[in-house]
Amino acid sequence: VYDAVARPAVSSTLAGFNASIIAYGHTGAGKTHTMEGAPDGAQRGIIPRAVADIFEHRSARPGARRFLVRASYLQIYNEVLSDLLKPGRNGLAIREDRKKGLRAEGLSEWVVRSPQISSQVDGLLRRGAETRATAATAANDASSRSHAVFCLTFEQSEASGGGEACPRGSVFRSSKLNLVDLAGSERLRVSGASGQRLEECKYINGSLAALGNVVAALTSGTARHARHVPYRDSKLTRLLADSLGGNCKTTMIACVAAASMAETVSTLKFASRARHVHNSARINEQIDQRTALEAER
Ligand SMILES: Nc1ncnc2c1ncn2[C@@H]1O[C@H](COP(=O)(O)OP(=O)(O)OP(=O)(O)O)[C@@H](O)[C@H]1O
Repeated sequence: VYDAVARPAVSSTLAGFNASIIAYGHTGAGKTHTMEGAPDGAQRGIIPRAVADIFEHRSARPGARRFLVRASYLQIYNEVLSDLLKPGRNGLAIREDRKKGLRAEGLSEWVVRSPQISSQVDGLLRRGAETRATAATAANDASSRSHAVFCLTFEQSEASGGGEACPRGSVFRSSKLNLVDLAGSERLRVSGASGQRLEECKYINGSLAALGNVVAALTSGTARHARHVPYRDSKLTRLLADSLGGNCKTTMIACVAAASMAETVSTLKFASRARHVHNSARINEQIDQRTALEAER
């Protein structure tokens, strides 16, 4: 799975595109297993593999002048955004930044450096997992009750070759890679959830329905300028608006478990619809700009 879908997304991010990988599927189908997996060995998930790939790429390109990677990790639980790496930092607002796109205001960002990268990211994932809302449900002993977004942002600069289109100087690229582990949909009639689990379930199903409506609007056949896309109907779709129909190369991984026929059919229907969403990704690049990165020198 990593080689087929995640490696190309990582390469795109390093070339200056924004990319997202979103794990979708019903509860217990294997989304967290796909994104995080076990810390070591063959069962490692997409996040640790992506991080290892990024720093391998970096060491293979010694010409690059600057290469800065920051990690952040948030969850959306019952429509409240929280920083998974700063427990207690809850209720973050989503803001649109002209340069950085959509982001959660006040979310902590952690610089990750090559030599200790694997242990650093494992540490961040562990810390996030301890804070993330999980609970035992009928379908999964450790069910994620929130949507989680692990985000790596990149700032790179290197010397440009010169010429009319690209004058001699520095080329600065900024990009981000969103690694999204959605909470799983659950049929209330089947799961028999009650109390807090029922409340969570309503929020999860509500935000996944909003995601479905956004995908439906984007694939409705109506001309792009004439259609209304209901991004604002949930925090999830608002935060991921760039990934859904915007400046981003997005991959959705549909997770299914053979034991649940109706859920599998519903996930595959959603996935085949989502395949028709068209994004318009571009390299985020500036030439000879002074940046925070340069100021750090
Ligand atoms: N491909 C797989 N190989 C081995 N074990 C798996 C695989 N996929 C899932 N599992 C196991 O199945 C269980 C449920 O998987 P996981 O927690 O990843 O589901 P999920 O889709 O994230 O569920 P939820 O939406 O409830 O959080 C876990 O114990 C996980 O380790």
